[in-house]
Amino acid sequence: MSSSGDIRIPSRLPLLLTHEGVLLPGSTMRVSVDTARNMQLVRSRLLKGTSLKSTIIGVVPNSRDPEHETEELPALHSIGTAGLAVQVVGSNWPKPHYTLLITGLCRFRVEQLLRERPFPVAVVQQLDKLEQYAGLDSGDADVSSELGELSQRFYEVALQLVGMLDISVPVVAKLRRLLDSLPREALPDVLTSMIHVSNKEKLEILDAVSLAERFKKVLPLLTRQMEGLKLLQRTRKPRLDDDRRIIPIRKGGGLAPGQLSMEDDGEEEDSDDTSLLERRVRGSNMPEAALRVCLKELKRLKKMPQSMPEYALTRNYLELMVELPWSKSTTDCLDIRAARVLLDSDHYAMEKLKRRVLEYLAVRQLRNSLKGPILCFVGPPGVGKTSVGRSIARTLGREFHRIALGGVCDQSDIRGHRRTYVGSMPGRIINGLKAVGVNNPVFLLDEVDKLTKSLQGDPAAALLEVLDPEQNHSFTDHYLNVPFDLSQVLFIATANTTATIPPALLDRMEVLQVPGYTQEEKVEIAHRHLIPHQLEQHGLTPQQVQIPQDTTLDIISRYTREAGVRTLERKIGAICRAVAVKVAEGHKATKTPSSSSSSEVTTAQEGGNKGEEPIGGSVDLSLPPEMPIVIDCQALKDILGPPVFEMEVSERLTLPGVAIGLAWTPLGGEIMFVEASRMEGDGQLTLTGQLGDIMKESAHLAISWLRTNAKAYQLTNMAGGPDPLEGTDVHLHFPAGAVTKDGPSAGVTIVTCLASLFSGRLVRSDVAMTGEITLRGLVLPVGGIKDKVLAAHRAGLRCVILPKRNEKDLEEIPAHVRADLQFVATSCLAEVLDAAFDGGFRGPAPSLAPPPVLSKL
Ligand SMILES: Nc1ncnc2c1ncn2[C@@H]1O[C@H](COP(=O)(O)OP(=O)(O)OP(=O)(O)O)[C@@H](O)[C@H]1O
Repeated sequence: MSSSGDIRIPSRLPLLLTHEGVLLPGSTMRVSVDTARNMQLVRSRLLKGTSLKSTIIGVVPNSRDPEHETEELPALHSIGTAGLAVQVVGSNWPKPHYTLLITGLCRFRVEQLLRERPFPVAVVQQLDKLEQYAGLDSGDADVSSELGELSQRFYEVALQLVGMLDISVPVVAKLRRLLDSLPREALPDVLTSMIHVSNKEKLEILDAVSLAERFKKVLPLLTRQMEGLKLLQRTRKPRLDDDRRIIPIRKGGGLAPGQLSMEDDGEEEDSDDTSLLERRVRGSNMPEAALRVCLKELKRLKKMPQSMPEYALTRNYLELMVELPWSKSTTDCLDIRAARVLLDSDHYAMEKLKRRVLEYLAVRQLRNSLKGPILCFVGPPGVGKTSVGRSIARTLGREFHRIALGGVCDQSDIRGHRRTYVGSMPGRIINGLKAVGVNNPVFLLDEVDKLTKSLQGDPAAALLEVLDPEQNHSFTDHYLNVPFDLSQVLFIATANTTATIPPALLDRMEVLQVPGYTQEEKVEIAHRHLIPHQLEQHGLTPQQVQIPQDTTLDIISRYTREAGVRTLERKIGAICRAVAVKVAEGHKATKTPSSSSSSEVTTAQEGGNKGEEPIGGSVDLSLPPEMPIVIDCQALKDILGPPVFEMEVSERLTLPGVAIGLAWTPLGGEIMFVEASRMEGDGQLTLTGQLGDIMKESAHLAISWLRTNAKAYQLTNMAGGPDPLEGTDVHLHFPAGAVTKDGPSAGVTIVTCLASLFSGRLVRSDVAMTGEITLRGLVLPVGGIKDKVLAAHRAGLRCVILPKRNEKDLEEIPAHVRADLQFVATSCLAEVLDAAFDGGFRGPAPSLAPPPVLSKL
């Protein structure tokens, strides 16, 4: 699209005769070359020539059909366009041919044909010379003013037309950019090559050597094109959702006011839509920086056709920006006394946690600020961590939003994707804010311990910024790309264990342990909260179903084994469903006329009273059930099936070489059996049950200590020798082999188990123990005492052996549990063994060989 003014073409040009299309100066055309003459020209001039000059050829329109090309050269058109062959592509299929890409430089007149074969060559006269058009400021004032006016009018119409063309077509976009800088005299040719005109019309433009004539000839073509476009827009108007290829005319930007009337109604609606968005952007109260970005995006949006994929992206972005609660917040209504009542009424037990939460809220109320550590509730599943978080939001009168972080391994889950990505979206924090619609909600970051690292970055690192009160006032989501103030958000985190929380994250949080519940607490929680909740969920009333405390205790001890109450709630749900069926059937039965006899109903109820078929059996369905339906042991079995967990503890301790340890897992405390056996061998120790290194070391320590003290305790090998390992292999197994176990706290249990094996004496079946050991036989403190003691209590054990230095932890244990259990605090292994065996361990064994294997029952 350059002016031809500075171009000098050679005076002799090889001629390419085109039979389709007319090349005009300033435009580029693809020409298919397959006639003999043209092929020759390409081969000998374009493919062999090396200079720039050799790539300039004369393109002359030829109306004769190439199929009928004859030896004789047709009469040549007198005007042609000198063109630069910028690309030559050859192909042999379907027949040998070339495709040329030629850019038109300037017009020429054929003066004299020099030769015809193998391709025509002619002496030419260059026509489009800048000097010639410099008539705009030439001496002839009339000509110059007429040309000036013409060119100005032409420019205005051109501007209007270009505004209507589809900007997504690259050449249109380029033209729009260059329109102002292009010399006016180049415009007629350039625009003619872009609009719909016939070859004949193009030929006329080519022949219009005088500039004024060219302006005059092209003007009606432009007007015709605009009319056509307008008509097209009008016919498309009813299909508003259509991809409109016509872009709206730019507002402002040099157009005369009258020209705005060219916008049709469809465009008005479109711009209405964007101006509505603009109004929303301006009214959304967003900070200065965000507003600036939005306005910039709006400006881009206005210039984009809707068919562009970026249009939808930009629109979505702006919609999100408008919807975000930049300055919308709820008013805190914190009354500590009311908060206490609410927390107590929502949750039974968990006193320590509730106390700390109240302290936290009280400080926030007094300081009127949220800066401070983030609370992190750590405990087994189903102990009410999430539900305490929800209660906190309620006490504050704030919106609540839970962000599940379990399994999140991509940084952009927290911080969003940059908008350059296909399918990019904001992170969970910004999404959460959009969902709650206020900027001061309570966000519960659930399961922070389950965050994992991956190739997509470390989500925990992204959370650091979110949780740091010093930084989170300008949290920048990649998608938004402008800071959002998170300082008003109250974050609470939950986790099952602190072990897998990244240290930097843990450092920003105050950990509050939420231990598991005792059986009695579970019974209370069930009756105060879970049963009423489940009844409501199933549309039942206490008048229809009653679950006595004994039944609840039965569910807890025989159908669940958990630290929390989630399975318990599920089991209660199962009971409610079964009852709901009965009640619904009863309703139907009472409505049928056949059951109208009251005496019959009474008889049926009496049958029910006997408890023969309380619920699951074959009750006569035509009769209404007795109300309330009481869930007794039999009904429980019918609904839930046979008990899942039986008291198997004493059954498993009928042989020497078995002891019960206490383990702590993220799911709460557990009792753990340790089994040992010995066989003839050469002193090997085999350990099975997926043990970690620390546990393996504990086993070696235990063996060494027993060998050292074998004499004192009269421990012998299989042959009765003084070294327990001489000629003997020992195998230690920790059942539940699929679960990895580690930690030092099984030390005392291993020693006790081996002492039982080597001495042939049975360990007390009602004793569980925990404690780390040293080579010298000392017992060191361990963690998780409360959960471990609760697990022992759950399992129905009577005595717990624990390290002396853990005695202080017993205070946390509810009084009734403490009352049920006997605690033996030990500081050395001798004390442990004394407590673990009936009658102590020092005294001689009642009978050593052969060991009478008696049940302790
Ligand atoms: N002390 C309690 N008082 C009343 N209801 C409770 C108590 N503890 C737990 N619940 C109930 O137990 C159910 C499970 O609690 P929740 O979902 O809060 O457990 P969680 O500790 O968050 O578990 P997870 O770690 O698996 O997320 C809820 O219905 C909750 O109301």
